[in-house]
Amino acid sequence: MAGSGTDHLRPAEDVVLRVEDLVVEFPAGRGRKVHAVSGVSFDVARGETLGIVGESGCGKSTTARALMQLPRPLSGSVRLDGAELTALGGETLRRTRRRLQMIFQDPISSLNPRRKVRDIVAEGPRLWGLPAAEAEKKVDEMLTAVGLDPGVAAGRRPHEFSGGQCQRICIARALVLEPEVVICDEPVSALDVSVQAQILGLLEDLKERYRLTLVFIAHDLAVVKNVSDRILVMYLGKTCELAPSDALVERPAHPYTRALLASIPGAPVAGAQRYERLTSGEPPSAADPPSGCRFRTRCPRAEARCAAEEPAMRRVGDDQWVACHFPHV
Ligand SMILES: Nc1ncnc2c1ncn2[C@@H]1O[C@H](COP(=O)(O)OP(=O)(O)OP(=O)(O)O)[C@@H](O)[C@H]1O
Repeated sequence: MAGSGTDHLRPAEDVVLRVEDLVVEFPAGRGRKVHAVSGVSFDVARGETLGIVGESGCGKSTTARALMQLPRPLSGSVRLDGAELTALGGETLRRTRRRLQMIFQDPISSLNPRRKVRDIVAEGPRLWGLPAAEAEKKVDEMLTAVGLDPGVAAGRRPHEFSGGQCQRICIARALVLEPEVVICDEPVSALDVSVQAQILGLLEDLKERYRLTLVFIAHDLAVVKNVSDRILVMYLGKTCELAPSDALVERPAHPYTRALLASIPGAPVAGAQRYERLTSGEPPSAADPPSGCRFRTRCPRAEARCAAEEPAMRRVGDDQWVACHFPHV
């Protein structure tokens, strides 16, 4: 299958999160379905930041939610430290899922406007049975860690904060539960550019301090390349390319990766202006994806084989994998 196969997964020892052949579909009426995620596999090593990038609608958020089992994937495997999340239910799933936390795109709407910051951040620890005094202490510690003064911030409500400050509160709410893996779904896309850099810097600091593993999802490759150790490029529910960030940026092998690099404004990647851009504006519908390689209808290199046969992931460099019949190698 295009963009699938699992040869590119690494030995289990260092891997904290391992996702195999993940499939998520949604009903689309009249018996049709949206093929949102169609056989995606990746792993994330402890302490690593894996970036997931692709245009809007390529299945990034659905992948993120499927990791949390919200909703459960149609098929595939999601293992956290070896525990198969797709097989867990009830209390065991709840307990295991605590070790995976998410941060979302729109911090303001993801905070309850009626509650004070103290209660928002303390909610998780309280649900987990932490005595009130200890929960308070943890809240103060986390608010300080995200750069807010607990004495000032804890008693206020979300509307009294800027977007960047609200994202700091969301980060505190996620980290107070001491997760191993934090899934950041477009965490800075809704913020002003100057604030974006501050939040990215904060995530980097917190990652070191709390030894976190991050999955960092964004449509903007310029942002993803700066924070990720490796990057997974998605297109219409499939993986196109998976590589260390430097290799992906310096030697992109998939025509789609090259098109994404070419579209970064301000040309921050040397040579990327020369890469061919996409041949048409909109991706096809995920309810009716093209046969063979899903990217072929917009690909400058497509040939007859691309319609007939799905490309499997294959190695094109040290730890660089691509799902393309005609990669740039
Ligand atoms: N609940 C749903 N019901 C039906 N279709 C859905 C649902 N959620 C997502 N989809 C569809 O699944 C596909 C993948 O969407 P998803 O939101 O995961 O993409 P994305 O890459 O995260 O895009 P964005 O950045 O715009 O959120 C899209 O075609 C989307 O329309």
